[in-house]
Amino acid sequence: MSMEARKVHVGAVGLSQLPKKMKRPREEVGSHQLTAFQPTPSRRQHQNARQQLPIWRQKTYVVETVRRHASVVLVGETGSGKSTQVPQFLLDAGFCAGIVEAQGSTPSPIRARKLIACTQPRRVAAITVAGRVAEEMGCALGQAVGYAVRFDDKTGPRTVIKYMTDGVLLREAMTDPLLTRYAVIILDEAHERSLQTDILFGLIRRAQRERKDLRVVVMSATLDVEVFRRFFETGGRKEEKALIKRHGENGKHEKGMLSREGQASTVGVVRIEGRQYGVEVYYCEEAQEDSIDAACLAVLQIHESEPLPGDILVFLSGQEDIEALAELLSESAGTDTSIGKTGLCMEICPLYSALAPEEQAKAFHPPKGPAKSTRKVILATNIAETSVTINGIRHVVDTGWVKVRRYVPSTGLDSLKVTQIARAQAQQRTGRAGREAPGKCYRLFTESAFERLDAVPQPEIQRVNLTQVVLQLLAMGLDDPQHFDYLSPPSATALARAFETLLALGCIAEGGLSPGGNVDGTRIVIPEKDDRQAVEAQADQKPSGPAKSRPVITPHGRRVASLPLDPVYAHFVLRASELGCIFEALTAVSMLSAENVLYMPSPHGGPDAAEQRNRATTAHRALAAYDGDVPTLVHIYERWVAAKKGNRWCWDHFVNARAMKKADEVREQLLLLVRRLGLDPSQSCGNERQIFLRSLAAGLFLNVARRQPATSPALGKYCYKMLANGREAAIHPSSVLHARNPAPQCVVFTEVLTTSRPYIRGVSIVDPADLQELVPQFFGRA
Ligand SMILES: Nc1ncnc2c1ncn2[C@@H]1O[C@H](COP(=O)(O)OP(=O)(O)OP(=O)(O)O)[C@@H](O)[C@H]1O
Repeated sequence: MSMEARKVHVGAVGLSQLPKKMKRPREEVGSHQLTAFQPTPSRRQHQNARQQLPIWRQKTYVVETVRRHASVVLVGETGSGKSTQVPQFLLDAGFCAGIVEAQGSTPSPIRARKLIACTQPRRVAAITVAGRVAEEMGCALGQAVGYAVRFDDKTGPRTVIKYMTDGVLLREAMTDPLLTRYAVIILDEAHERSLQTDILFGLIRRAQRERKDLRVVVMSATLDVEVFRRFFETGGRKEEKALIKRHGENGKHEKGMLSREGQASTVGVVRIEGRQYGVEVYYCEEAQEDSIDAACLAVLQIHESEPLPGDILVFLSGQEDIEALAELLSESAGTDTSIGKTGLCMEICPLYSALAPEEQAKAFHPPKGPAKSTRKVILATNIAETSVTINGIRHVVDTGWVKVRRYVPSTGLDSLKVTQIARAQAQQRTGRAGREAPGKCYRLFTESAFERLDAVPQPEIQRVNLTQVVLQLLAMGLDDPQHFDYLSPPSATALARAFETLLALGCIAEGGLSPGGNVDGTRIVIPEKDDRQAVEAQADQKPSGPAKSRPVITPHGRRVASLPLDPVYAHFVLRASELGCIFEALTAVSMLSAENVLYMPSPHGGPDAAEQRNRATTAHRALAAYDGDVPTLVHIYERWVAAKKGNRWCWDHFVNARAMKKADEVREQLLLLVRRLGLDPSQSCGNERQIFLRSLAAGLFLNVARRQPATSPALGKYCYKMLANGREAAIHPSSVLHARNPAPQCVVFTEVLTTSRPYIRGVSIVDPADLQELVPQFFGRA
């Protein structure tokens, strides 16, 4: 639908139209009111606020349950205080040996022996909750309370409460499988069933077999207690059997968690009753055809009829929808003019993961305009769905959609698909209102549609690419990832694909098979579609997966696993090191990790928007490298460094300065890591760009595509056949190689995007002769 068609004229909309169409089935009323955007409260004020939280009344019970049980499942309403309070309760109760200096200013020899970890599936949550708890404890971030997310570690020697993404804890487990640094591990938002959290469940259960002191707390507002209770209880029984076997019936081992009498008590369950503030939930009476139109209407009506404080948080599926709604709202309401009865201004803040951290932070800050007359409208993806508290939010608008990554084993490709949320996610979204005062949630779907939603989201482990996780498990010494302690086992096909990829990259070796797995000795064998389906059906029937003998991690695999990158990119960096251009390869992967490097002004950015966009296009063209998108990224970085990393240069060239800074930080971290591998990160190919292209061929050979006449007119004259799966795609219009004449014969790509048709992005030219020479097991002459 065009933007014009979507335009909503305020005057044409009955102010009460949407609320009338919505019914309110439930109302829960709370009693406390805090003012939004008050200055940073004192510790005493924080202490008072903490005491109002429902979890406060059960502090002793929470602590005792954790003391008495190795594993605890804790369920409590959103906003009841789980994420912020449980780590503090456990710290106060002495779970970390040592004393904490709350102010964190005096240099002292005090050192806590062990830490309390609290994992979050998303970095935004880890960072913001850590900030809140540091405030509550009266210390600076990085002192007693810190956080660690990929490429950003704000912890110090005195940190005792560490908020972290589950991915970071999983990476730590690679070098310390017993997680010896931690006294307690809290797995928050367990209902999300992120890939990393699922693997952590199994690892922690294994670690508990060796470490009787290790406590795990699994938390959420919305989870199936029985599933987790059973999982951790079974772990206890298995563990007991193993210990009895090891020490004999009369062998000594501690009572309690391990004793046979203690079987039933290995898992404690805590239910936190009550919520702090009520949230009224409204549903639409009819299904909405266009969720963006509906969201626009809802926001405008709330804006016109509700007083401040009362910011709005809208949940959408992704960046495109956020941008579309932002434009629609500015067209419909104007963001800087007073409208409606309330006479308030509207300030729109997008919030999605590809946005630079500083941009994301704006959503959490007071509005730029006067607080008394400005309403913030935050347009967010599910990154704001769990654990996050945004000051001032009283209204949540939920479109009911989310974008999920799904790995399609038959194509070997990841695809992002917009799907309906689960009921648990809807509840989490609702919970973002009602954190400082009573709130309202407008669900842009019917109540019966809500009832038909899945109860919980499908575990990520059953829908994503497992290559990295399988390699991590192998690196930890778990030589049989097919029989790991999975809470929900992944499909045999997905595991088989992960092994194939690792074999192809030389990260694992398997008895009797050369690296390449699916190889006939000379080139990739691409099974015909029907054969592929047959192979997959067969693989899915075999619980043990396809491997005939156990795979063994190779020294190369260990090095790949030690870098916090997708194995394909880690492999690329290491191959580049062999070929003499690791310097450029590190730049390339860092730039790839920072999204939206090139800045394109919005078409709705004022009277000179068209001219600005033309200037940006010209500036971007001048930055393009002849050989493709990855060399272009390297070129941009080098120009930026030559310009002393100046913002002025970014401004002049329509480059996103924040994205550059982020890439630079990532690069710094990677430099340290490759040095630890004994590599020299300064080894550069200089002006010999052919060497860099050779490293791209050697590193990304699984992503090779060859030009051929298109079989479908929709793809144009030529298309590119992806060698890994035999599918056809076109070069994405954003690529510097799009419409290149003559079109390159052979390319590697970094991403496949399926919109109206399949596109390859991040495309670079490679020489088929290089592929034959550098990856002979796949591309050698027949
Ligand atoms: N950054 C913040 N600013 C203001 N208040 C906050 C902040 N973080 C937390 N709070 C307050 O603390 C309360 C408890 O937050 P907490 O994140 O611990 O709850 P929770 O039970 O973990 O919720 P959820 O299940 O939604 O993650 C919130 O309802 C809010 O009142």
